[in-house]
Amino acid sequence: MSFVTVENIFQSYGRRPILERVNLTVDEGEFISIVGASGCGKSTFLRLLLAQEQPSRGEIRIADAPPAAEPGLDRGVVFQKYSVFPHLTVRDNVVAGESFRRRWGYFTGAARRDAIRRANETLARIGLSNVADQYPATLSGGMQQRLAIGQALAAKPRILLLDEPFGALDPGIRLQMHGFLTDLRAETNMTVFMVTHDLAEGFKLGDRVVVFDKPRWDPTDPDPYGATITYDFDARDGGIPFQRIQEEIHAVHPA
Ligand SMILES: Nc1ncnc2c1ncn2[C@@H]1O[C@H](COP(=O)(O)OP(=O)(O)OP(=O)(O)O)[C@@H](O)[C@H]1O
Repeated sequence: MSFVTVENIFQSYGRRPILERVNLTVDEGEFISIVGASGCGKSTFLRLLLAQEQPSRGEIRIADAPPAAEPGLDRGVVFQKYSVFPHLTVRDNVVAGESFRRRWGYFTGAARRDAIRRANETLARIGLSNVADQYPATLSGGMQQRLAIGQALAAKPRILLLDEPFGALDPGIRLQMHGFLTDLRAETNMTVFMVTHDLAEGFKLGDRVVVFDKPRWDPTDPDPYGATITYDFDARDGGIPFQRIQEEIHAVHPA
């Protein structure tokens, strides 16, 4: 049974359809890269996975249950703009990453000491132990983004959602981050969804690359149709063993 099931999702804002007939099944541990034209609904799709929004139609199931609407321990998220807290030290940012996802909000006493120990482990894993007591503003862009990922990982999520996480980094740092993410995946069985504008990055890191696009297009009004998954590439084995056009997407379905 698949770990994440997306079944016939439609999402509209007002009368404007953004996504339509989105279907996807993902096994636990798979890395899904998401590419597509600007504004076609990739971030919207991530917000649906986070349950920050409810779909207009259709259903998402994670481990055979609807995703919880409140921030949970099962999903971590990292955006392009560093989502770290500037007034907290690097270590406290990681502690906060775990504590803010819990209902009671923050740790005290022994729970805090345990959280600090776990934060130190996370910092070692992301290579930031030596700057644990510094504030984020003193770190480079790559280090800040590593911290943002460490913060998201602090709660040991089963799913990591990355929205153009490396978009603001220069090419050298980006390469380092690719190595970092690849190592992390080797250590955990996280399922990852990563939105990227860089196709090469998508194929390099992803097991699968899914493409969001509008299969139907009205030149007189570009907005009446939403985007869907038009391609689902298998990127494993260092190449593209197959590319499967999802024929059913192009078939006319009753509304
Ligand atoms: N809350 C909202 N209310 C109304 N429209 C929205 C809302 N959120 C997103 N949109 C619109 O939905 C469309 C899809 O936005 P989204 O950010 O998901 O696209 P995207 O593919 O991630 O774009 P980009 O690649 O540029 O980040 C955009 O036209 C955006 O303006």
